[in-house]
Amino acid sequence: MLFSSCTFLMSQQNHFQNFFSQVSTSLNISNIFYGIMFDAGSTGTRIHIYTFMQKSSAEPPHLDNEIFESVKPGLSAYVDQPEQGAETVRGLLDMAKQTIPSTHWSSTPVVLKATAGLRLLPEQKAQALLSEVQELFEESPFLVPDECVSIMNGTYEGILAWVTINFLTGQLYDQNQRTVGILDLGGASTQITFLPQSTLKAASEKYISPFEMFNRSYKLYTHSYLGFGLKAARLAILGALGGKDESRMYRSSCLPPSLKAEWKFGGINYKYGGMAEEVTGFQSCYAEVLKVIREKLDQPAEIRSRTFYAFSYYYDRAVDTGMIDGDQGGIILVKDFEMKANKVCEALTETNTGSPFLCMDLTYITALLKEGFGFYDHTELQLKKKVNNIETSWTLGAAFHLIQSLRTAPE
Ligand SMILES: Nc1ncnc2c1ncn2[C@@H]1O[C@H](COP(=O)(O)OP(=O)(O)O)[C@@H](O)[C@H]1O
Ligand SMILES: [Ca+2]
Repeated sequence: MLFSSCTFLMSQQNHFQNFFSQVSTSLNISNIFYGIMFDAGSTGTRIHIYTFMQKSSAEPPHLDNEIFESVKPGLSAYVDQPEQGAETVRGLLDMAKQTIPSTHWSSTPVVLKATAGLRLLPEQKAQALLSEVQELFEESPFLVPDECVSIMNGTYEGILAWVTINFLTGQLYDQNQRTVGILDLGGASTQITFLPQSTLKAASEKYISPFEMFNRSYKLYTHSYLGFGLKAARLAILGALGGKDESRMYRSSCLPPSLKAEWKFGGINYKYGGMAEEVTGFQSCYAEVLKVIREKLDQPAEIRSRTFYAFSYYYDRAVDTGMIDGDQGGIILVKDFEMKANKVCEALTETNTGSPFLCMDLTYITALLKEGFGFYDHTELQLKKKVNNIETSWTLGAAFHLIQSLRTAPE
């Protein structure tokens, strides 16, 4: 298997195996168990408390319920105050204590995986944050798998999100599998993952990852781009990525001409503003955005004819601009993002309401989809935040993967 799953202390491992064998052999009690998965994202920390039911050891666990809560900002904002960062996690963990019956605490694993925000921090600072969280988990009454407070790599992130969506849409169990691809646009990184049906060109082959889930093997195409999340892209477009000069003013034609403001990301304060009215608008903004995207991304041809689910900032910006309903989600075409970007950017000089970054964000999303990944104007995207009332996050895939690795762990 590609991934080294969480390694467990022997006593914990045995404890868990006992727990699972109890689960699968007792017929009369309701076979409920729980899993706590933290998503330490670049813009916020989220807890997902999953309730599973296991009817027999031969069947995959059934997902019964999810409880979800989040806090902002993310752990990376506490780069120089790791204890304070861990306090935000404590608040969420207390919620798990209120939700999960105390009889199940010691058999409920708690895991935190950090994504691009921590990937971008200096290693020592990221480790200091993770150590504080690890300490907090060890003091808690929950089962703490060894090495389960970690920075997840981007490959894992894409694959686990793919597992979540294809589980929730019923594709992982279907005999005639017609899996869907995923597009996740986070604050600091972005992922594209799908199951190829045709041979990929040599340049794309290196992004193939073998993966096993629920007794099936897959060879997924998955590629994570660090620094191409929406907020990191803002900095790249402004020419401020990696910049530490807090006195400098960064300008872009994607921003309202009269704008002068400050924005904090990853613990650094950036000053930013617009340009002269004559150079403001969609065309010049698109040209600026292309500089950070062109020839930077792999373009597997097959994606143009496949179904993709898009979430995170694809979803949020589509909701912000009325393209889809905030609860229901919806289906849009790639060109709908372009039309909306055009409209918002052309109105920059007239109005200054809402987010000053809206024109830049929509233009970036358009360019990323078209010039970055190579989607057609008419490619359809399914925008979903929840499927069957469950968050479309990589965390569910991670919880399944954890359960699977616990069951197959050697005695
Ligand atoms: N549970 C969730 N379900 C759906 N979208 C989420 C969830 N958690 C975060 N998001 C979205 O993720 C985006 C932020 O990405 P984030 O996870 O903070 O960054 P990164 O993945 O780059 O570390 C936002 O659009 C936010 O709405
Ligand atoms: Ca994320």
